[in-house]
Amino acid sequence: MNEFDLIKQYFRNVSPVVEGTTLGNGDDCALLQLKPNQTMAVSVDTLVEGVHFPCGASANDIAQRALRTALSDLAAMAATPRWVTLALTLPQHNSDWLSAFSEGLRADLHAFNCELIGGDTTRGALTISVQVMGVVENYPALTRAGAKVGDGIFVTHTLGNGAASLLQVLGKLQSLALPNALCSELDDLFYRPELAFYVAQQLHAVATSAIDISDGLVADLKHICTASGVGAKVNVAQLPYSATAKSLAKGIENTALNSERLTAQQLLQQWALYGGDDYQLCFTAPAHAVAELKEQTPLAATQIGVVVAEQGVQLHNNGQALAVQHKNGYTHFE
Ligand SMILES: Nc1ncnc2c1ncn2[C@@H]1O[C@H](COP(=O)(O)OP(=O)(O)O)[C@@H](O)[C@H]1O
Ligand SMILES: Cc1ncc(C[n+]2csc(CCOP(=O)(O)OP(=O)(O)O)c2C)c(N)n1
Ligand SMILES: [Mg+2]
Repeated sequence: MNEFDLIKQYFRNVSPVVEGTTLGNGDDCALLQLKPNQTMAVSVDTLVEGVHFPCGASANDIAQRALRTALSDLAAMAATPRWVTLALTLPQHNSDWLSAFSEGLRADLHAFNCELIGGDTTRGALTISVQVMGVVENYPALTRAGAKVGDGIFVTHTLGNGAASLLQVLGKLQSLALPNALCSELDDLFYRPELAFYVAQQLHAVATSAIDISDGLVADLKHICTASGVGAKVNVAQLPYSATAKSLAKGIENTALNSERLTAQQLLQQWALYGGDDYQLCFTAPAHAVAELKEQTPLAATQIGVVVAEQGVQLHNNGQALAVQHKNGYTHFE
């Protein structure tokens, strides 16, 4: 049983539905009606040492990754961050660690203009839970439901940074003796992923659905398909890869690290489709509406496919069918 079946079986229908809930369990955030034209978006995410970041990572880095990966769910709803609560479980009291954590947190709370309004502190294995609350005013929030047959499928910015930077922070690239600049760029991308708030604000009026890519493009796009009752056809030739991921794929291509002997292009494709940790958005919208927006202002979004009636995610490379991997994204239980 994977985590999604587990949630469905044990937590989806355990509570009464109370007044004010516009959208409950099942999307990137829950939506709570505050005023007629104002909704609050709420989400919580947990980072566990050794599962979401490597053991021994710096406290400053952990704080920023915890906040950003949680905020990403607000970006997916086109919400503006406002409030944060922090539940921190620590193996021991270590003032140097706590100072560094607090400094990292302070920097990003300011960068994203949100206030830490509460939390909880306990002793145990290092675990960080960040609850984020944001507001959506004067327009409907984006959700996973709403994709229409014929819509284009888009991703924001680029893909591949998550999987590429994970190799670096796990120490798997040491044998390559990469330039220091590339190593620190990869570290930065892992601990401080660039979020898509700005793009979400630009496209909320035209997008029909959205999700953030935490588990991998295919796995997360499947959630849009399920929630919207549609299917997706993705052309892998259109996937936008980050420049850093491209450099790394080239650097790995002819080394022992590439045990499956994939080409640099195939490595990038694997990272983008199944790697996860990218924290970009996948959204659907009529392609002409996105094109019109792009005529008015630069928009960091690339069309990668189309919404179709046939359920599920299909992949092709400029028309040539490509099998979808059985394990198509990160899951915590299997
Ligand atoms: N233990 C739980 N109890 C209730 N709802 C949960 C639980 N765990 C996850 N969910 C909900 O299930 C959905 C999927 O969770 P998840 O994959 O973690 O979403 P996300 O990728 O947006 O963080 C979300 O709507 C989340 O709020
Ligand atoms: C040390 C380490 N190993 C592996 C990974 C890869 N990884 C762990 S969890 C995850 C998926 C996202 O985490 P999840 O808890 O599912 O986040 P959510 O979907 O709730 O936002 C990925 C790609 C990682 N980030 N760090
Ligand atoms: Mg989550």
